[in-house]
Amino acid sequence: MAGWLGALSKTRSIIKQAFSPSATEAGELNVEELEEILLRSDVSARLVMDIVDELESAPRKASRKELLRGMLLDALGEGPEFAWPTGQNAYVLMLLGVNGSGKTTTAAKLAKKAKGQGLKPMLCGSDTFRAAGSSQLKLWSEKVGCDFVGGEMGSDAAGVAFNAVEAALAKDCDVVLVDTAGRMHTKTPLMDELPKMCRAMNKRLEGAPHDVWMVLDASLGQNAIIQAKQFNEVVPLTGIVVTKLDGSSKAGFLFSVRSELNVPILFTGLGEGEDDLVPFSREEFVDALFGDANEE
Ligand SMILES: Nc1nc2c(ncn2[C@@H]2O[C@H](COP(=O)(O)OP(=O)(O)OP(=O)(O)O)[C@@H](O)[C@H]2O)c(=O)[nH]1
Repeated sequence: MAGWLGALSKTRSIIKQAFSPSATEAGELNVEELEEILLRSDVSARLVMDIVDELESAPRKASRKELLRGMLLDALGEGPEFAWPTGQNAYVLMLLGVNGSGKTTTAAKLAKKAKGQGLKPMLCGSDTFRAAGSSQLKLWSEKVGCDFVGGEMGSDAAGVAFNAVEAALAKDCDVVLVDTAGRMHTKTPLMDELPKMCRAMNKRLEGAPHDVWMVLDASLGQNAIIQAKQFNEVVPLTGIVVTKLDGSSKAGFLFSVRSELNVPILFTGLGEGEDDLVPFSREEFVDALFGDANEE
């Protein structure tokens, strides 16, 4: 399984330059150089400006590295930590996002986690646009060893979601993970399908879906936030999963997710393997990016 350090190696290789001997003055960060490096790793311009202002106005004795760490942790915001809700009929979690962001893989990884905690998960494949829309998820359900409900191509995705909730209640499933078809945030008819799906699930089980998480592809950097904003307007998001952190050189955009969306990052995908989904930890993230980078 890829760890934080390995997964962040691309962004880290950019940030490491901020700690190189040429970029440091008496072991401290050179603000001008840092500014450029943060922008290159896709930290938002607004946050970079705030960081630069704070570092430049800090008392001479203050450690710039410590100040930087504190500001980045603040930008990420605290918690909450995710725990599977129990004591309700079935906890329904819907995953959405643009094409290929990693929804299906994330749904499967989450099902495995739920099962590992002694819960009975169900995977619901509601991609009825493509011929084999939910076949990948069905394969995953066999691998994980959990129930599956899918829909035929051309059928109503809201109906599939309704059926999944109904089947989950009949089979006493604890968790229903609803994988949705990938859609571009700009395609209105497809986006309109999402609230319809929510209404259908809520009709069968009041309160469902209990959570709606957007799966963001880290390689898109700041563009992922633009997409998330549009999804958030159509269906209020309650959490973010960032996939493909391994391989992205733009992990700096994570620092503006909270301020731009006010939605917490809950999990991060650090690889393609079924266990490569880890709860997001702001300390681990910041330390993997900046910690000891000058000592390598
Ligand atoms: N490296 C890496 N690859 C990932 C990660 N998560 C998903 N992938 C890969 O990304 C590709 C797309 O993943 P899917 O889960 O099929 O994406 P999707 O959002 O369901 O795709 P559509 O249903 O077509 O919209 C697959 O090859 C996955 O193995 C991750 O965290 N890291």
